[in-house]
Amino acid sequence: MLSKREVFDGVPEEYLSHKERYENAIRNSVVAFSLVRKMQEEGKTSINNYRDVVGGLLGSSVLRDGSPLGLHYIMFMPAILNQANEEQQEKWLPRAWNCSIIGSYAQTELGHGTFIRGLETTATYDAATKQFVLHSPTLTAYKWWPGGLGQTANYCIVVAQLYTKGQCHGIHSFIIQVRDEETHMPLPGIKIGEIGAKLGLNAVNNGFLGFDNYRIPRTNMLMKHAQVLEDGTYVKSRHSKLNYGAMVFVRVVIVFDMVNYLSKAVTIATRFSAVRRQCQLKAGETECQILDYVTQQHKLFVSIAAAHAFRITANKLWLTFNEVNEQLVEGNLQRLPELHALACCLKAVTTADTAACVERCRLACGGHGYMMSSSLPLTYGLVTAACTYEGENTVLLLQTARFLVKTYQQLDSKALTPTVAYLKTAAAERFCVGWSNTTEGIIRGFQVVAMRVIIMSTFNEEVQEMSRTVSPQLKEVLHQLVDLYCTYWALEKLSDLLLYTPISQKEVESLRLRYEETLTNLRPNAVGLVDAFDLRDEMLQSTLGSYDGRVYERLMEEAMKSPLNAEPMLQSTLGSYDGRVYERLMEEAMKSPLNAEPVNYTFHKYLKPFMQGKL
Ligand SMILES: CCCCC/C=C\C/C=C\C/C=C\C/C=C\C/C=C\CC/C=C/C(=O)SCCNC(=O)CCNC(=O)[C@H](O)C(C)(C)COP(=O)(O)OP(=O)(O)OC[C@H]1O[C@@H](n2cnc3c(N)ncnc32)[C@H](O)[C@@H]1OP(=O)(O)O
Ligand SMILES: Cc1cc2nc3c(=O)[nH]c(=O)nc-3n(C[C@H](O)[C@H](O)[C@H](O)COP(=O)(O)OP(=O)(O)OC[C@H]3O[C@@H](n4cnc5c(N)ncnc54)[C@H](O)[C@@H]3O)c2cc1C
Repeated sequence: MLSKREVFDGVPEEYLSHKERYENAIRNSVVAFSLVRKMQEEGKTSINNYRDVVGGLLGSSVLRDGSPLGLHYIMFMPAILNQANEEQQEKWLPRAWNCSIIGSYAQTELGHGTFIRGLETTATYDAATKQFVLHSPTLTAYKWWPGGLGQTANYCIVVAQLYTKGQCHGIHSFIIQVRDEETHMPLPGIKIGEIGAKLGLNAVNNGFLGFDNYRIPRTNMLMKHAQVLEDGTYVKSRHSKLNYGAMVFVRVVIVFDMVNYLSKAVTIATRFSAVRRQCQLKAGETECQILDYVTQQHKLFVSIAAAHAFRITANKLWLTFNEVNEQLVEGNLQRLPELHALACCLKAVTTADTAACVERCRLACGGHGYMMSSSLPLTYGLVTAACTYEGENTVLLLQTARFLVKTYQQLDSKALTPTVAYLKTAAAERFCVGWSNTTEGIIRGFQVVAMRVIIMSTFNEEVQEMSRTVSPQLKEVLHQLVDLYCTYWALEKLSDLLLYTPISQKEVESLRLRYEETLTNLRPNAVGLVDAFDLRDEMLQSTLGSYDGRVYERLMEEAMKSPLNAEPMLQSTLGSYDGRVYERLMEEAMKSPLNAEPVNYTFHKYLKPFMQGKL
């Protein structure tokens, strides 16, 4: 087993090139996951210990910036378990378990991540040949982000709009081979590569994938829930959202992942705070441990408590997940909405809180927390990604809100599921039954807050009709900015205002409404206001922020500059917006510092022996 930071020729990862990072990640991953495979061969695996072992490995110092094989375990295999019928599981799972095939999960596209009903990749059934034809009609239809897809996976689960007999039936999942199992070359009709350097997780080999009328057998549609018969007849699923199951599983697992990262970060910061001596509590005394400062305790101790709270929560969520999935197998879908809302809420809350806590841990270590060797910057990069992937946090919290408002609206007509039963009590008793400074009193207080916020949201949704116009005068807009700034910070610092000013509850409620109104008023001028900063593209240096708004073309252009994309040469239209795509690809390839080897040498040296069970 590699030592915790033994890497490429003994050089710390931070000093490796982009390509060397990838090669190092492949080498460490095949060694690490050979152990997981051995566990499986010796019958020592269950989904629980897989979760802990794989999760432990992915967050470990061996695979400290992720792994090109992570998605294989985290989403490729769970998706087969969750969405393939028995025959398909018999065909694909044994090869996935022993890693003779390596998979990824391709749902997000350049143009769509959140709104999955808007995905553009199509899978059109051809009854004459009993095949699906996969196609990427536009550049924005290209799959973008799937982990391991850049140069590693040879199969993936692809989520596409299913068409049969001229009718669209929405998004469904397909298992698709994207590379030759012997040569690892992309198959004809497949356009594939990696998306380039990221804030973190730079060992994950996130890729892009485009289809050019690529044909797969009908039986490659995952058919546990919905099916397409040989003649093209569509048989729909019992519940339209059963296809979303893979996302629910990962959201549940992410909560465990946050426990790992938060525990690491607060361990580093607390131990350092016991070692670090800085300044004197009393003149003439020896310098004290910074852990003795109340301000330092304020920064760190809540993270220790949070790590334990998240672990307890994660275990409870895992039990709920397994309970509900057993009920789903028996056809009982009653608790699926609650599980979806719980997974959305806890994934969003634990990732956001962990990212904030890890940043506080870094800040608590002063300058040394800014060193890569502290592991705090790297940990921050890992956890902040979790606020985006597997469902962007805002969007998931909106899903939770949707469930809570619906629950409130059905309070008297429907039995409440366990996690929201408190709403009945909060609704039945007088809200303000007094405050007690005990743990139970605080929990009760937050239950009352939750109840009131739900009522306010329901009220806003039902009655709020806001018609607004915005005067084009600059003065007017600047006033709005001042108004926004004031109401934002008043709401942010509400506890102080409630403590030190006579602000009333009614005034707080109207402050909230005014804040939302100001947001809406500013929306039409938002882009104009940032244009007014007059920052040239050369200064921004950002694919997302360029003045002309050609985000996706620039993202793809930058991705093509990655040295890993030079092999193999991409034969691809890649959304030829100016028609010079092939000349451009050849120009870039000639600039690449890499040899145009047909396949990265790591495939033959590490990946292929691993997949053949020879490692
Ligand atoms: C088998 C071996 C396993 C071994 C290993 C096991 C584990 C590994 C161990 C550890 C792993 C370690 C670490 C793991 C940590 C991190 C993971 C690492 C990498 C992550 C890689 C990232 C992958 C991705 O990001 S994949 C792409 C993710 N994308 C998304 O999440 C998209 C987000 N958007 C959506 O989900 C949807 O668009 C939406 C926002 C929910 C809206 O959907 P829509 O259809 O438009 O629905 P609505 O109209 O809003 O609502 C309609 C109706 O549907 C209900 N609904 C919606 N979604 C669901 C759902 N998922 N389930 C159930 N029900 C759902 C919704 O409530 C509403 O219901 P209503 O009408 O009754 O109100
Ligand atoms: C490190 C990493 C790994 C990933 N790995 C994978 C992978 O393996 N496979 C895969 O398929 N995908 C993967 N993804 C993609 C990820 O799932 C998406 O980035 C995520 O779902 C967010 O979608 P988006 O990027 O389109 O952001 P957007 O949805 O465009 O979000 C941009 C902004 O719009 C806001 N917004 C969007 N919709 C709404 C709404 N309805 N209401 C209010 N605000 C809204 C969001 O809150 C956000 O502020 C990965 C992403 C990252 C960062």
